[in-house]
Amino acid sequence: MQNKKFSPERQSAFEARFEAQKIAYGPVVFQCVRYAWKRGMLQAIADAGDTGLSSDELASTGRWTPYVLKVVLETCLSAAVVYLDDGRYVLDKAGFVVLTDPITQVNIDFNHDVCYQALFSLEQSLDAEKPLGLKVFGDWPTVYEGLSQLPEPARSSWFAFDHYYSDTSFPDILPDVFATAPRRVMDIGANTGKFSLAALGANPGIELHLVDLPGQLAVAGGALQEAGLRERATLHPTNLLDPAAKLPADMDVIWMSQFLSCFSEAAIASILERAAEALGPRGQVLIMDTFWDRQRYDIAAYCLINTSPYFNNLASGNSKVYESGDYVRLAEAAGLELVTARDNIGYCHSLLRFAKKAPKAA
Ligand SMILES: C[S@@+](CC[C@H](N)C(=O)[O-])C[C@H]1O[C@@H](n2cnc3c(N)ncnc32)[C@H](O)[C@@H]1O
Repeated sequence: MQNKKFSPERQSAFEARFEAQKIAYGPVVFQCVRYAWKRGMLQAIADAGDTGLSSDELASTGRWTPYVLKVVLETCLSAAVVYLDDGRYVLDKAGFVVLTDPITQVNIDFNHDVCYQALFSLEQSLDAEKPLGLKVFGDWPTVYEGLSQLPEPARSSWFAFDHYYSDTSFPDILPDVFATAPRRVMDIGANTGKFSLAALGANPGIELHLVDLPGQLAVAGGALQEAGLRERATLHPTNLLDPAAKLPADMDVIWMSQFLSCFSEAAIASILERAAEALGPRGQVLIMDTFWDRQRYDIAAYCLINTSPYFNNLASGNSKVYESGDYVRLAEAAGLELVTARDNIGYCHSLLRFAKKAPKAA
């Protein structure tokens, strides 16, 4: 059993009350800081450096009324995004991060454009274990059927969030993927084909089998065509939630990146069983995912844990960001054993390598 605590040592009751108010006002602070970023207030204040700008100076630009400046910047002040120095607003450190850090911006856009409105239904989604928040975008059983049709800006923010996390890890893991000199590689949950493109480009000796829902594979097929790599790839449109849907056999490497977190434990168990069946004699299953229990820094664990409500409310209703032990347990039940685990890949990925369990000697 693991121990984990996010509160600081010897936190006083008074400090805890302040933390509780930050929770109570979290949505308000989020919206105001986002407004200050998107509408250029933070940039204007940053441009003024340590001298900062008074409310009157900001209003004199004609971009914001004195009233709007007061409402928005006082909230930013309370959130340590700006500070007041002799009546002049100066950018504080958290404001600098909001203004310059791509991952913070990707997270804000994802939470606003994809999650925010839908989160109003979280209570019902949790009770039903169904993605009831998805109705704000369309009538799909899970977000994955609707991905290619999501309205903007939700679609762009969803893909930016998904790609930002995995893109930074793909170059780093290719040596792991090729470590056993595979010939037949299967990318399950291939999405827009980013991993498949990277693998095919880096290794002329492999063939790729892409598995995903039809809508996603159409996009991936186009990307492969454009890159001149289509002949070395086979597309397998498959809904893996159908337990009868088989996977193509005789694979040397089965690659799943940020894929199993889309499913319930029962579905993961079934997918891993089919993956184990699809392995060739010396084949391995490589799972790259974001496990909140394997993070070096609490900041990453915090972001990952707080992505799970999206999985409930919008993605599938019964999936989440898992602990690594959950996958290991389900893989073992599917006849696989953990060979290696490597952490600190990209922002927050770990790579779990599994092989088929050796048959017990008679
Ligand atoms: C979070 S994305 C990960 C994409 C990519 N592997 C990466 O690392 O960026 C999950 C992918 O799983 C696919 N997927 C979700 N449910 C599926 C299902 N029932 N059958 C097949 N693919 C599914 C989605 O379409 C999507 O492409």
